[in-house]
Amino acid sequence: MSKQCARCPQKAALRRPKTSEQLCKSCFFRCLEDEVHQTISSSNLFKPGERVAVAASGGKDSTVLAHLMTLLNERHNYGLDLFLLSIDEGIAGYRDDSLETVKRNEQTYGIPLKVLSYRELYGWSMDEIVAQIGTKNNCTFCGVFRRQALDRGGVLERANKIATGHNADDIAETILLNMIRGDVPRLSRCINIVTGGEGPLPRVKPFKYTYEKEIVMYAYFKKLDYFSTECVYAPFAARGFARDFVKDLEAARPSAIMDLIHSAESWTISQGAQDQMPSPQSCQRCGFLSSQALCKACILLEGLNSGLPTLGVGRKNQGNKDRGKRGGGAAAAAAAGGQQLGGLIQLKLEEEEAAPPAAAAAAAAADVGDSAVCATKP
Ligand SMILES: Nc1ncnc2c1ncn2[C@@H]1O[C@H](COP(=O)(O)OP(=O)(O)OP(=O)(O)O)[C@@H](O)[C@H]1O
Repeated sequence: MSKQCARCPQKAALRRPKTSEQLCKSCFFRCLEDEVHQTISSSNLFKPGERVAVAASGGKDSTVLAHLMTLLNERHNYGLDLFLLSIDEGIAGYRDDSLETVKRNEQTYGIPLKVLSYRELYGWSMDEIVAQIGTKNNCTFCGVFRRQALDRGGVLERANKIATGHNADDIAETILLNMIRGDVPRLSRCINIVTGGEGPLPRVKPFKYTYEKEIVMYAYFKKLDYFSTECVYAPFAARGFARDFVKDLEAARPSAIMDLIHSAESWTISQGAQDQMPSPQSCQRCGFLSSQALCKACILLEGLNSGLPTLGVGRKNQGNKDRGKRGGGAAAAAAAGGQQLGGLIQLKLEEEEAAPPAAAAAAAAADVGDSAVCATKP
């Protein structure tokens, strides 16, 4: 005999992964919606009148985000001007199909959609980049370019904020990854619900406390139109082991995800570690947010355009690999086609070589989100 819903006289239809409560579908919907509203209001994520870009990939998280942002905006009179912002990375058999989903959602939710592609912004699609560099570091390119492409789209569309579908599982994974890597400066930052607050276009995560399993259940029971295929390059991403570990922890102890986040929120990070985070500045070339004179996107693009594709990928040694292959720093770059570029490359390599390891790691990572490890995580 099935149990009664813990909140109403209806029969329970599911057990909530986050709390183990037995609920009927309607009570589950309402719980999840109220929790996301609570996150938004208690963290003051939005102000009335703001124009908000909902970063929409067509996947489960951002589809539920588009649905809930529309619903909560109406239900609680947030007064937001919402639109969907999609980045077409140019991955055949993956993003082209998921963008079709976003286009249908544009109709469903009645909010406009803006699509920007890597090809139009950078002159390269991800498929072309992978053809050039292989599958080893492609997630770095994808993550760096996507991060900036979202900023570019937001600025073009005069948005005040970008909302992404990063969920509690994503944040728990990032906490673990930063611990495993001993990256204390980023550990202090990865739990923030708002990032980039110092720049013109802050990013917010309304799903910071929402479990991935519950997002999937919500999408499934609400019969939302979302795209569920993994990126064709995902098996090559280095984040997988942390993801599996979080899933194992959750299976043994469902509260593990929230416990990890709450623990990380209560840590006090030493001033010394915080000081290792470079101050944000504008890239001298493109003007977008950067931690150094040139942003990571401009450095990666220079590498691609000049035949030194691993320039700026990963940490200190990667640049040296290229330099070794080509016979050395500025001379190699000049040989690859540009005195100016040679100077920039040399500058970058010298900066990396001069920096102590932790500072170099922080500098390399600061303007790329978590993309040195994986594409799109917080
Ligand atoms: N191509 C894209 N265009 C716009 N936003 C994106 C794109 N890719 C990722 N995002 C944003 O970044 C968030 C995290 O992306 P990630 O690739 O980790 O996907 P995910 O966890 O599978 O999310 P989703 O289910 O929404 O694809 C997404 O929820 C979305 O808000």
